Amino acid sequence: MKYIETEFSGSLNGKVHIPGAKNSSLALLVASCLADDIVTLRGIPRIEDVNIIAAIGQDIGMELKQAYGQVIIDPRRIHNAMIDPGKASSYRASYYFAGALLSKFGRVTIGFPGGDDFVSRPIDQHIKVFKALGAKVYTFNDYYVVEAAELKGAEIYFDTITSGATINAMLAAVLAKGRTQLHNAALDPEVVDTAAFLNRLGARIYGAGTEHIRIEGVSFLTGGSHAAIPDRLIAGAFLMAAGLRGGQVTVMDVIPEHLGACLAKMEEIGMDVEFGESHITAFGTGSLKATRIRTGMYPGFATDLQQPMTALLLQAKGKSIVTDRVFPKRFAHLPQLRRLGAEIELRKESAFIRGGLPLQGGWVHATDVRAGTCLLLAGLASEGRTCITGVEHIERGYEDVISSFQSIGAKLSMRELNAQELPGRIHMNN
Ligand SMILES: CC(=O)N[C@H]1[C@@H](OP(=O)(O)OP(=O)(O)OC[C@H]2O[C@@H](n3ccc(=O)[nH]c3=O)[C@H](O)[C@@H]2O)O[C@H](CO)[C@@H](O)[C@@H]1O
Ligand SMILES: C=C(OP(=O)(O)O)C(=O)O
Repeated sequence: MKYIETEFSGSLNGKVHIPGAKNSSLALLVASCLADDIVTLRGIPRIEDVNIIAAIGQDIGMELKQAYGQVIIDPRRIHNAMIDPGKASSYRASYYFAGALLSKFGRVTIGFPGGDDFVSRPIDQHIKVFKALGAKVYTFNDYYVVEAAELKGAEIYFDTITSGATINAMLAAVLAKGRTQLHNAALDPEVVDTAAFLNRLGARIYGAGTEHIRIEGVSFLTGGSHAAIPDRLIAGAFLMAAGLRGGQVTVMDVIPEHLGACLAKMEEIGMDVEFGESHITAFGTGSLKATRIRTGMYPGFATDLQQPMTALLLQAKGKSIVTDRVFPKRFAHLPQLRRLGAEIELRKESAFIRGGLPLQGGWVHATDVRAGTCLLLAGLASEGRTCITGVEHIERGYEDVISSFQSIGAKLSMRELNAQELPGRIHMNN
């Protein structure tokens, strides 16, 4: 079994290239199923979730070749829409296969989405979209079936703002007959990126990035090429690393506007930030102030950044409070941080942090990708060695996690452990 060992690293300094966004890439790769010809995508990260899509692709006849920093997708020989339930359940965004393959095959069989487990991650809004477009949805124990003789445009009002269902609605509606309008749509950059990609292939999607998206159905999509937007969540975590011990970190190849709420919070707690067209530099000033974080959908403070921010707030003297309004129970990292000596209490649905106390290395377990980021940052700021298991979760979101953190001076390495040597209780929640 793999684990990551970190050591106290002092101030972190350096430059790091940011890869394409996982959450965009997962949509773009599956959106490529809709094309009638070859698609070339650049910036797709080499991560586990992408490998699973490639494996599903192989099952259904969609060829994915990774070469020279690009992924070449040939969707011309896709022959079925029966997605292996085990593969579908091993990551979250598998629901995009349902949206994308429905208009091509009229029937999709697919396992329920997996991915990071925050207690409750319903897909009712995805199902609402399919039904609104004229599909029938049947659910079974470990899979569901979506079926439609024909998809027809519709007016869809989301009950809650969801980036996944907004993207899925675009995938399902792009080849549907007539006009579809999405209201209360998510504004996330990944929604805009997916719409931009589909439009390059000949789709007619208007208004992505606003609450109202209009999709005029077209009869086919051509091949084409596109570059995924940079990963704002990875960029945010690296910038926060500069704050741990007064360092200076530059993230390269990013879109600074995508990180507005994150940068504002970093400045609020006492860091300095400078940015140009495609890079951001964060400076730790050596003294951080406690604060209040409430996550929200874009352009709010991202739920996927509350965990690394929690690690940073452990260094800020005083009481900080973190509330996750997107996934109110997304706090599996707290008991693990306590193992390192952190004083954090979960009261109702907020984490109360007493920052500024020394942390001491230990064994911890990452239950999801961003919990992993949080534990990495906390480990780098802890005295002694910290050993982080659950590497498979971290690798769902990060390519080259070790070398990219090493490029800013972090002391960490990937290690192997015998299951028998595993120290007791690291999987327990408290
Ligand atoms: C692969 C991917 O892109 N994952 C991201 C995506 O997840 P995901 O697309 O699953 O998250 P959503 O944007 O859909 O979730 C936002 C909110 O809507 C709720 N909801 C969602 C769908 C639904 O059918 N019903 C419903 O109630 C969720 O419980 C949550 O409270 O956005 C999340 C929120 O920014 C991020 O944390 C994830 O990294
Ligand atoms: C929650 C996340 O991923 P997923 O939606 O793929 O589980 C994440 O990237 O933080």
